[in-house]
Amino acid sequence: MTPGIRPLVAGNWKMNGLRARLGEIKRVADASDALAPNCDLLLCPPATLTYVATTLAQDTALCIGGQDCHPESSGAHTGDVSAAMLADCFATHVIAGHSERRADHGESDDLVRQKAEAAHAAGLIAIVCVGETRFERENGETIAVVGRQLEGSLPVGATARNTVIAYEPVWAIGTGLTPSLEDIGEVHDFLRQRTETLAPGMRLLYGGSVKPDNAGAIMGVANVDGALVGGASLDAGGFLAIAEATAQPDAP
Ligand SMILES: O=C[C@H](O)COP(=O)(O)O
Repeated sequence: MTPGIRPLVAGNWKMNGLRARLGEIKRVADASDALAPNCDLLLCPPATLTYVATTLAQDTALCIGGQDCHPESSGAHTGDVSAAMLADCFATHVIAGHSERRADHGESDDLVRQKAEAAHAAGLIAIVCVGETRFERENGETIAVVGRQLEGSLPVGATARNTVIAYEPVWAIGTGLTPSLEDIGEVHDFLRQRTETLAPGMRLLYGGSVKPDNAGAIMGVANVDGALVGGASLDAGGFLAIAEATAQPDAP
């Protein structure tokens, strides 16, 4: 954790979640006010559930976000969703440049930057993802890769209020594997140095196999200001347990 920075626990449901799962969002929403003094909570369901999710979260401390957005606000882009559309559904955040988007859709750093800037234009907070592959880590390229992604993906005009960085090692996503606490700390120290002059106090999340049983240790690493949670966020109990492990009694 970083003194003076309010933690954020974000859940990314990815391409999971039918209406039958909406009860999990309701459970998190109902519990969110009790956690609100100590951390921010965000769930990013699939786009099909965004509007009903914001309805369930209305008048609670739970925020709802999108998982991706197109760089343009509208137009002939079949199947895409714009940041303006997410904002119209009362979403407050959107993820940009998740490694699954980068891999499945060939998203470049420049496109990720454009998406994050589109998020800002729509009044959304952008969560910009960076992270190395297993091959890159084994070749000692982690810091170089993360630095390059950050430089290319960070939106112009990024501030601590409108942008969050999520460090997600690709090899740790959905595998049950995590870097050592020292390795997480090394990357987060680097991200802090790189962002501090540009956007002091920017929140730096760790993502990749965060579970209730490892969240406390990971959140104890310096410069880790919260988590981007995939699989464990599908279940309200698991997500709330991670939030409990992240919450800081003296959060600003
Ligand atoms: O966006 C979330 C991350 O990709 C982490 O996913 P995971 O917690 O299932 O490893």
